[in-house]
Amino acid sequence: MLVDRFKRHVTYLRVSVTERCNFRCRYCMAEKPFSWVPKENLLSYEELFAFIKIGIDNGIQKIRLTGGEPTTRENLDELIAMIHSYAPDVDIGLTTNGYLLPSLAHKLKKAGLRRVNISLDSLDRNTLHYIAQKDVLPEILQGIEAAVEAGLSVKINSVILRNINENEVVSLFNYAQSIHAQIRYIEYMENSHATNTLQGLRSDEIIDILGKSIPFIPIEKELGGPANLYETADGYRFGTIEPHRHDFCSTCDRLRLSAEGDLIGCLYFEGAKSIKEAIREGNDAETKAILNDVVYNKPEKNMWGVENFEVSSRAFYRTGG
Ligand SMILES: Nc1nc2c(ncn2[C@@H]2O[C@H](COP(=O)(O)OP(=O)(O)OP(=O)(O)O)[C@@H](O)[C@H]2O)c(=O)[nH]1
Ligand SMILES: C[S@@+](CC[C@H](N)C(=O)[O-])C[C@H]1O[C@@H](n2cnc3c(N)ncnc32)[C@H](O)[C@@H]1O
Ligand code: SF4
Ligand code: SF4
Repeated sequence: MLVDRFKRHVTYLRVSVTERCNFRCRYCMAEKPFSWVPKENLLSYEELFAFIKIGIDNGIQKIRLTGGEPTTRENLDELIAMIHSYAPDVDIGLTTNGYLLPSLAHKLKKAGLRRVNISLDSLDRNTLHYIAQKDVLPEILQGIEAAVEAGLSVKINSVILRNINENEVVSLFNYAQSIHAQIRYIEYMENSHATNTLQGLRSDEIIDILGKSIPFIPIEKELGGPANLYETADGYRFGTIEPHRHDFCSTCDRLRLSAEGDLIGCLYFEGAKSIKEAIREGNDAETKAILNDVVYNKPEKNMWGVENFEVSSRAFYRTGG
């Protein structure tokens, strides 16, 4: 069992398989980094799997592959198949921008992927082009369709930005509901890699906008999950992810592994410890000791709160969001 000093149980591992991305979203990787991590510094799939096995043996029940853009790393289905055949009950998910899903969705499902969370910030081609700094709407919509057809459980993630896509809160809701996918509105998390003029909408503003045309009630949050959930009269569920509220952190159950082998206790903070050497030496006892140490010292909460607000310097594309 992995338990931190605040008695939170860590059961969810987010694995970033690459920091690279085919988009340049203004809230995440507004500009191409000065240099990418050289390929030899990345953990191979075998090395990532060696760590994941230790995680599973110590209580990890849910794994999410993310990035950068995870689908840009070749043969992602091989890593999924390795995890799935080792632990068929472990819930394997993917967070993706969806651009490459038209050709990959079936293969990933066949390998053992259950769930896919797809980022979609706008249904207006020009607005999305502005946010992602690439003309991507048709491919993302095809990617979502391919994921649904492949039988994957789909969620939509939308970051709502003032004066950019705030007029699309309702249309994104209607679209997600029409494909039976849960939409989660994510508050923009201020970080130094984003365009510095961006301002996010807070969840109470988003809920106000929705409430003007759609009746719904708050329902109980999933244990450990980041989203506050709501339900409409016809049973459609949607959520808001509100990192600016600290109660979100008090039930945090997650740990992050970067593509380079850094184990990260919290999305907000720079703190991390590398498991690369221990994994490359096949030293399971040392890997386990680093894992326990990072879990034990997991920060209590982020600093995006109202009273203690500071912009994070951690890059989402390196940490995996
Ligand atoms: N601050 C903070 N944000 C998080 C955390 N986990 C996820 N998020 C943000 O929530 C958004 C959605 O995350 P996803 O990658 O879809 O993962 P998830 O919400 O855990 O997915 P489910 O397994 O479907 O609940 C992303 O923008 C993440 O950056 C977290 O631990 N802390
Ligand atoms: C870093 S991305 C990696 C996976 C994939 N490339 C994608 O976009 O879904 C993971 C999630 O982080 C979210 N994200 C990135 N930067 C963010 C920020 N500054 N604030 C809030 N969410 C952010 C994205 O919208 C996405 O849902
Ligand atoms: S949010 Fe995802 S798609 Fe957008 S730049 Fe970051 S990693 Fe790439
Ligand atoms: S900000 Fe840090 S402590 Fe809070 S939920 Fe996210 S990872 Fe957990």
